[in-house]
Amino acid sequence: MTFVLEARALGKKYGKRWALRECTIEIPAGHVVGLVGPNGAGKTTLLKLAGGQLEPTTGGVTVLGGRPGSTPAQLARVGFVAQDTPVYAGLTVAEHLRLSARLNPHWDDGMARERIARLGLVPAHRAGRLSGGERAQLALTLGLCKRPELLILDEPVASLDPLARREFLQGLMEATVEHRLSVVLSSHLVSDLERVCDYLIVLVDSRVQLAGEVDRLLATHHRLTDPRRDPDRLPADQHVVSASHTDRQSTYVVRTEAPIHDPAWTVTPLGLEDLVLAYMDRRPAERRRVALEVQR
Ligand SMILES: Nc1ncnc2c1ncn2[C@@H]1O[C@H](COP(=O)(O)OP(=O)(O)OP(=O)(O)O)[C@@H](O)[C@H]1O
Repeated sequence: MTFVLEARALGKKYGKRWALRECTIEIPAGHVVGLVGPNGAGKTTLLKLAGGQLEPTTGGVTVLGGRPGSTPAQLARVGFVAQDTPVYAGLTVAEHLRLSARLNPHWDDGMARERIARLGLVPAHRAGRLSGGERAQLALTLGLCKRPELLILDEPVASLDPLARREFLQGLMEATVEHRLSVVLSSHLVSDLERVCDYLIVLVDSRVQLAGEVDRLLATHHRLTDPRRDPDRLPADQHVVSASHTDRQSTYVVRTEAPIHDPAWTVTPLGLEDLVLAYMDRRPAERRRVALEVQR
């Protein structure tokens, strides 16, 4: 299988602090991958390691089979739009397009001009005078029209209005089909990710907590509700992701490959947002048990 991104025990330390630890993932080609996690979880760090802007402290990462940013050919295959929408304030929109055309061997000028016109960006305007959302649209246009095989986007839609967000994400999905583009994008907007992502990575506390195809993840996670039960009495093949308790009932999010037969449980499916929140809210099992004891 071809992996667009393969990380083995990848880690990055800033001073004494790990920003990313023991990250081992294999992302197959042809997906729109959502990268989610709390602030400071290590998302940008992972994306910058994949984009070749950072060197790993431990382990390694390959992108499209090569070392990130190692050769001009490798650079041409990967598009990267950073969180702060990097454009040159002194250059006009048209100059950005001309510069990108010179730098990128697969540059799609027709697509770029069409997008710029559709977005209502004036070619003669300097990027420094554009609004935050317009700058983001310009940066995203440069990333898309470079026609990369992998497009890495760090919080690409944060500053776009809802309509522009929907339009952009729709365009991304179409490009994955038409141009066999793979995308990895980080976002805090899980509802947006739910619409476009078919692969999910959840990073919490610098570690990958969950990675896989969305359909598979949703099929193997369930919410169980029942009069109070101790998590230790759940079947061994049901791995507890999160637990909450009231006086009357316990609710668990569990991961299991097997069907749940116990009729005592009320089993409900999870949406992507519930799944992400369950992992983001994960506490060590000991703390859960203590909480349960306290509530008894
Ligand atoms: N250049 C740096 N020097 C020192 N520490 C850094 C640096 N860049 C990031 N960090 C730290 O590494 C950790 C991970 O940061 P990172 O930017 O990867 O998180 P993130 O998940 O992208 O966060 P956010 O959602 O807030 O953008 C944080 O604790 C951050 O303070």
